[in-house]
Amino acid sequence: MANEPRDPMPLEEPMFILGNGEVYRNQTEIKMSQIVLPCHANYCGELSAGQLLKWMDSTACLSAERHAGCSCITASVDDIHFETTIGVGQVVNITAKVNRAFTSSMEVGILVSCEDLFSDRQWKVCHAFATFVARRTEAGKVQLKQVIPRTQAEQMEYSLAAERRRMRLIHAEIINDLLSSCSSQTVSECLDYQEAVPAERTRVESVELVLPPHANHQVSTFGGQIMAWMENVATISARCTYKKYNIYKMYIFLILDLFIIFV
Ligand SMILES: CC(=O)SCCNC(=O)CCNC(=O)[C@H](O)C(C)(C)COP(=O)(O)OP(=O)(O)OC[C@H]1O[C@@H](n2cnc3c(N)ncnc32)[C@H](O)[C@@H]1OP(=O)(O)O
Repeated sequence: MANEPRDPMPLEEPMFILGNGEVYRNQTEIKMSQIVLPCHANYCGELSAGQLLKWMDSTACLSAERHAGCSCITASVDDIHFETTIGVGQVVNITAKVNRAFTSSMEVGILVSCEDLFSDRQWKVCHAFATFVARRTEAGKVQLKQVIPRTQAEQMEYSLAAERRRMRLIHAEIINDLLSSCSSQTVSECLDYQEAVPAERTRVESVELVLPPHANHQVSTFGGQIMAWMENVATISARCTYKKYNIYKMYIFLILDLFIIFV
């Protein structure tokens, strides 16, 4: 089953004791725990990815701001692979810390685990990397203070962060190159698939009005909210490829209905 723990973790994290005997705690580390309520779940009764992305973004933003000492914004989030689902009543634990600061940007590592309070088990859900940028001031671009890695794990993340940054900055160029060089699949190739669904039928559009509940402490739409909207639309689009199309039309209708109530 998808929500069975495949990667059990100890509940207590080891304390870091440095070579000189000093007990060390990373100052940029932020931990957030949430119990999953029905209002956080999707139609399957599992935590919706959009809600989880919102929590991850908020936790990572606090970590970035603690390091930067000023207001920060989400620039990007790398690929995320969700390894297990999270059910209603389970606890989501999110830990974020700054792996490395560059000039005005920094990489924040985010670890999500799930905890079953009644069985004392905890397992990994995903590990993600987000880039946050310190907002420009009137004086111009902010120069962040550097991160000093103290433990072996931090040193490893510090080194990898530079490589990941290089990869994410060339990612957009690679995608553009691919788009300009690839030839489109011919219609006859697509017709080989049985029960193919016209691409147009999977097209879903959503119009969202930005309201105060969608804003963060900087009074701007926070990245997690945008990711949640994207995930919602993508879920509906993906489900449109299913045969039971009528059920999903009802789902879309419900969402439009909600939108009208918000307005
Ligand atoms: C759309 C939304 O409302 S989402 C909600 C929250 N997020 C936002 O509002 C972010 C909107 N985006 C922006 O404001 C801008 O695109 C920014 C600030 C992210 C980047 O602006 P730019 O004009 O490219 O600024 P600039 O070239 O100075 O880059 C700033 C830093 O961001 C980094 N950066 C820019 N784009 C990316 C990216 N896609 N991924 C990772 N890092 C990035 C740059 O490498 C640079 O890092 P450095 O200062 O450490 O060298």
